[in-house]
Amino acid sequence: MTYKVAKVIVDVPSRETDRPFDYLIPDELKGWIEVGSRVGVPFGRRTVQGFVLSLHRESDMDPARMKPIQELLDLMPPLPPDLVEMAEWMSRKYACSMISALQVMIPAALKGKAERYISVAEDEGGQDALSEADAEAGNADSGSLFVVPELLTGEEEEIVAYVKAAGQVTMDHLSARFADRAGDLKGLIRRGILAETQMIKDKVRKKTVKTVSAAVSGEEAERALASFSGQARRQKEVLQFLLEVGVPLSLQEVLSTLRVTAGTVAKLAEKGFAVIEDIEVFRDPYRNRNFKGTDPLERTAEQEVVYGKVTETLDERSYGVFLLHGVTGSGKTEVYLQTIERCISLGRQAIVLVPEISLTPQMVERFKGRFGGKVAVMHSRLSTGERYDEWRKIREGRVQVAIGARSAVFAPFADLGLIVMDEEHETSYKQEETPKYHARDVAVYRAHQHNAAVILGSATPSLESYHAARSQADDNFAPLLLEMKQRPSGSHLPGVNIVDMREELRDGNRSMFSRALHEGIAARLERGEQTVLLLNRRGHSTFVMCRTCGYVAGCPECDISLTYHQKSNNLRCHYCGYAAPAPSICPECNSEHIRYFGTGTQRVEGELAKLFPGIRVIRMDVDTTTEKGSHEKLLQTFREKKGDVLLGTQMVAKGLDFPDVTLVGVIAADTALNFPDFRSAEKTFQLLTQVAGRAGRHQLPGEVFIQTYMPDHYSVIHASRHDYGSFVREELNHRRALHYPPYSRLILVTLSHEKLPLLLRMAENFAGDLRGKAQRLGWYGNLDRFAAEALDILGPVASPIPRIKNRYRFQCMVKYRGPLDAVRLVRETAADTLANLRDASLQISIDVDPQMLM
Ligand SMILES: Nc1ncnc2c1ncn2[C@@H]1O[C@H](COP(=O)(O)OP(=O)(O)OP(=O)(O)O)[C@@H](O)[C@H]1O
Ligand SMILES: [Zn+2]
Ligand SMILES: [Zn+2]
Repeated sequence: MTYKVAKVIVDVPSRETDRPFDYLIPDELKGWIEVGSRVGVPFGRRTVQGFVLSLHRESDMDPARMKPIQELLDLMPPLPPDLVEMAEWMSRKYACSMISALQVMIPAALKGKAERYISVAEDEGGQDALSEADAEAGNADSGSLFVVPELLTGEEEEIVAYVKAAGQVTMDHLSARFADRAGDLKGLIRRGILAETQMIKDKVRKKTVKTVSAAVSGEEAERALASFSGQARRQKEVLQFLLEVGVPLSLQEVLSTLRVTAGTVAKLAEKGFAVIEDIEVFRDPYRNRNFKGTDPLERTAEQEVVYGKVTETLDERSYGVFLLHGVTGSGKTEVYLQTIERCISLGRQAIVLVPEISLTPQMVERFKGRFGGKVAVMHSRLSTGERYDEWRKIREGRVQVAIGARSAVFAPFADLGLIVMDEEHETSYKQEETPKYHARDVAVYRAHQHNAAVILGSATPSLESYHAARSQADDNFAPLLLEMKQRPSGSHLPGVNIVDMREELRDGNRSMFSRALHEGIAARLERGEQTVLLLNRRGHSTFVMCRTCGYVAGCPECDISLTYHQKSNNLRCHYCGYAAPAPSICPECNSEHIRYFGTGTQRVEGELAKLFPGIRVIRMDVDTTTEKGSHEKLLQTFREKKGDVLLGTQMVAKGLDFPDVTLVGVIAADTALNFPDFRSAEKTFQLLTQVAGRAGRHQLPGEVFIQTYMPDHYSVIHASRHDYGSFVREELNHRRALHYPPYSRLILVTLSHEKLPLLLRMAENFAGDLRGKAQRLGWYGNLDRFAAEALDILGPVASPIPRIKNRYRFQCMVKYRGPLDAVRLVRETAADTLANLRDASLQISIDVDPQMLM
C-alpha cells in the first residue's frame, strides 16, 4: 500500500489557510511519512512547517501542480493519530483553526521556523535562471541551448568562493560576513549563481554529551599501545584508561580525570584508536533530588468504594467519568495514587492534571515517591529544553505517568488508561488564548478515544460537573458521582467563624483585623503555631490615585488602570506591557498627595508588623513569586517554621498541608462577590472552602475567621458550614432563573478594531446577521419560554475592558440551550462579517464556554 499524497495543515495563521493542502510524497520519504508527521513544505515562496493530517493514494488536484514534501522533521511523528483526530474535534468545538489546535499539543521546542541556507547552484553558469526564463518564453527545450558562463566581478567571485568552501551557509551568516556587499549577494542569488534553500530549524535540540570510548580491543589494542612513540605518551595513557574502563565515558570526565587536553583525545580518534560520539541525554529538572519511596495506605471504607468503581472500569477497559466529591483532606490524592498504580499494572498510562499553582514540589514528591522514574513532570517553570525532554519521555514510552498543568492533557501516551483532574473546578483549566479549550472536555474526549477512565476530583466541584452528574442529562458527559465525607486522620473540619466587619467599625475598630482575628494571631505567636492569611482579591492589583483630584494612572493604550510594582517602582499595564515610572506628584493637579491604593498584601504586611513587632511574615503574591522557584522557596521557608504567618492571595488557598497551621484568616471575603460575573458566588464559595480546609489537618485542632461586609451572603454562610450541598441547591436556583450555565451554554464573541464608529457598525451587523440566521433555522427565541431548544443573542455592548492596545472592543453573548450547533453558526457568521468588510484590521474572537467574562 503506497501513498502518494499527503494532506498537510500548514503553519500559516490565516483563515484562508485553515484547510489541508495536498502535497506529493517523494519516493525517498515513502513509508516514513505518517499521520501526525511534522514536515517542511514549500508554501508560496517560503518553506513552512506543517502536520500530516491524512495519507492518500491520489488527489483531486492535478499532480503537475502539486509540490512535493521537502523534508521530514522527526523520525517518529510527534503526534499520534488520536491527537490528530482530536484536533479536528477541537477545531469544531472551540471554533479555532486546525493549526492552533495541533500546535498546542506539542512542546514549544518543536515549533520550528524556516531558516534560509545558501549554497553554490549545481551548475554554476546560472542554468536555473536561464531555464526559468525559457520556460516563461514557452521554450520547453532549454537543455539544448548553449549556455554562456556568467562573468563575475572580483567581489562576486570572492563571495562565491567563500560559499563554495563552506558548502552551505545560513543566509544570516552570509549577510553578516558580507554586510557591506548586500547588493552583490542579492545579485548572485537573483541570477541563480547562488541557490537558496529553506529548511525548518527547531528552537531547541535534543541535548547531547560528547563521549569517548576505545575503538580497538584485545590483540589489536596490544599492538596499538606498543606503536605509540615517546611523544605520544599522553595519548597512550588515554587509550589505556579507555581500555580499562571499557564503556563510553563523557569526554569532560576523561579530560579532568587524566588532566589531558581535548587535542590529545582528538589525535587518538584521528588515528582510529578511539571514537568520539554525541550521545543523547535527557535534561532532568529533578536530577538532584531524591524521592523517598512511599507505600500505598490501607484504604478507608470510603476510599474503597471509589477505588472499586474506578478499577472496575480500568479492568474492563471501558470508558467512564467519575466526579469525586471529597471534602478537603479526605484522601483524594491517595485514591489517585492507587488507581494509577492499577492502571500502570495493566500496562496502560495515566495523566494527572493539577492547577499550575498547586503543582508544588510536595505534590510532585507524592507522585515521584510512589512511582519514581515512571513519572514525567510538565509545568511552565521548566525551561523549553527540559519540557521537551519530559515530553519525549512520554512519546517514547519511557514513562507511564505524566503530571502537569492544563496542557499535560495532551501527553502523547499510546495506551491511555486513566486521566485524573484534581481541583476540577479551577478556572485555570480553561485556556484564555486561542485555542480556548477546556482541559476537562479534552480529558473526557481523550478518555472516550482510549476507552479510559476519568476522575474529576474536588472538594467543591464546578456546578457544570455536579449538575451533569445529578441530572445524567448530557449523555456524552454524565459523570458518576462518588463522595468522600470523612478525613482518614479522624480530624474534624475546622470551626469557621464569620466576622461582621460592619460591626467592628461600629464598635470603633478601624483596623483591617477584627478583634477576634487579632487575638487569634496573638495566641498562635505565643504557642509557636502558624497562621495562614488570605486576601481574597482576584486580579490582585494596586493602582495609583491622587487624593486631591481623584486622578487614576491609566494605560494610554488600554482603558484600564496601571498596576504598581514595588520592586521596580514603576507602573505597568497587564494587558499590553506598557510601563512608566511611578509619579511622585499628580500629573493632573501637581498635588503631592498621590498614593498607591488597592489590595495590598504589602499593606497587610505593614499592619502586621505594626501590631505584632517582630512577627515573621512570608508574603506570597504576584510580586514575590515572579522569579523561577520563588514560590517553592517561600513555602519551604514556611514549612521549616521560619515564618509565623503565610500571607497571600489565592495561591495560599490551594493544596497546602502544614501540620502546625491552626489558624486561617480571610481578610476580605467579599471582594470577589462584587464582580459582574455570574460565577462570583461560586468562586467565593470555592475559595473560602478551600482555605478553610488548610487549618487543623493534623493533630492540632483548627480555627477559621472569615471577615466580611456581607455576612448574610449565602456563599459565605454555606462555606462557613462546609455545606456544599446547600450552596449548590441555592446557587442552581439562581442559575436556572437567569438561564446561566449549567442551564444554558454561552459563546462570547468579541470584536475589535482601532476605529470606534466602524467597529460599532460591524458589531451591529454581526449581531443582526446572526439573529437573522438563527431565526431562519427556527432557533432564535427567548430562553424564558423553556423550550427544549433556543438561542438568544445579547449585545453588542462595550466589553468590560473597552479598549486594549488601542483597539476598541465590543462583545456579543450568545446564550443557547439544546443540541444546536451554535458554534458553527457563530463561526460562519464571523467569517461572513470578515469577508464582507475586507478590512484585515477587524478581529473577531470566539470564546466557547467562557470562564472569564471580564
Ligand atoms: N487510607 C488512609 N489511611 C491513613 N491516612 C490517609 C489515608 N488516605 C489519606 N491519608 C492521609 O490523609 C491526609 C489527606 O489525604 P490527601 O492529601 O490524599 O487528601 P486530599 O483529599 O487530596 O486533600 P486536599 O485535596 O484537601 O488537599 C494525608 O496526610 C494522607 O496521607
Ligand atoms: Zn491630582
Ligand atoms: Zn495597556
